[in-house]
Amino acid sequence: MANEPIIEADGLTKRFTVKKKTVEAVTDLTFQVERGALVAFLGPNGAGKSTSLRMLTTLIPPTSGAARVVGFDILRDPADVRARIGYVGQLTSGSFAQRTRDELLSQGAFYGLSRTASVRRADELIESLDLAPFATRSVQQLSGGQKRRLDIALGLMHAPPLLFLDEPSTGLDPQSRANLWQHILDLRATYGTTVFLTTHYLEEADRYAERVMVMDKGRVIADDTAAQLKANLAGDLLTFGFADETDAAAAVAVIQRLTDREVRREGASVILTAPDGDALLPAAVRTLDAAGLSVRTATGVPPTLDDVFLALTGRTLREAGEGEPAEDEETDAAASVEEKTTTGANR
Ligand SMILES: Nc1ncnc2c1ncn2[C@@H]1O[C@H](COP(=O)(O)OP(=O)(O)OP(=O)(O)O)[C@@H](O)[C@H]1O
Repeated sequence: MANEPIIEADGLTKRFTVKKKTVEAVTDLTFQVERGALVAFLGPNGAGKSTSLRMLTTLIPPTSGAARVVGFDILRDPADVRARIGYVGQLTSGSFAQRTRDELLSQGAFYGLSRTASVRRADELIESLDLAPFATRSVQQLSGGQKRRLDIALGLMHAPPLLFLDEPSTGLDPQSRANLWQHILDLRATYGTTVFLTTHYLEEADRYAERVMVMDKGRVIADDTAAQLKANLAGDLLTFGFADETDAAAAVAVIQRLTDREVRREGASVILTAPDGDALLPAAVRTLDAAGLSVRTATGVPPTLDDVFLALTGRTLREAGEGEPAEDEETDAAASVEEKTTTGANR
């Protein structure tokens, strides 16, 4: 059991019916997550990230497919799954009138913790998530970043081995985002919690996640470490500058002999992307020099995950998100009601 993946999804698919039209939000989602991992689900608006999370957390049933989460089947044993996971959705605790610490104690009671256990856990989380200065303040008075930290504390009151976070840092300023991430990393180091989160912030997925699953139009289109994704799918952008277009045209032929990537000229510059840019850049400069072509400038820019997304889909993440329709209405009323109830109680 200990070596069993903490998440095993097998062909999860979710379709919604909106105004008699079918929207396939998630198609054939199949993956596993090992215990202790930090996985980011990255994709533009409408890619299907939240829907995937909502299925894995038993908030909505899949149209087809299956999944085991913390050893339990999401359809057959939803209560067992819920008892062992923390879920922090996109809604924040912002409107609660209770004080921060009392909010945590209520959550403890909701999970069936004894008063003593609740107090101990609440104080522990207040400490780890840096909430002590606001513990007796009403939740409404907290800043966006403080509320988000409280949300995470609420999701961790019952010490779940697995925490799902849906866009934890959206809407926060860069400093609060960095601070929140530090807390997520610290929690993981302290409690060994497996963290599975969604984000559309490329830099966050790149910097903090050990594994990045890229989602687009309901499908996972890449799944690896950020470094591997960038090396395999994008590559460094190399640019060489010359005195004039004639030199640049001659340089294209020289550089092309060093790589099987496409080398192209733009004005007096030569441009290419290559996975081994660090080695290719000086080698190309030496070869060009030996060929009597004087290089005026040479730059290498490492790729971003946006370059990966572009290489995979032909669109940048920003463009992909902009194409999304506005809010759709769900016609699956039962699923909708179920989610509201659970999220309301679970916060
Ligand atoms: N309850 C629903 N009823 C109808 N359609 C829905 C519902 N929830 C999601 N969808 C549709 O399913 C698709 C995937 O949505 P989802 O919210 O999972 O994407 P996302 O990647 O989480 O986006 P975001 O980053 O904006 O949260 C979208 O086309 C969305 O409009």
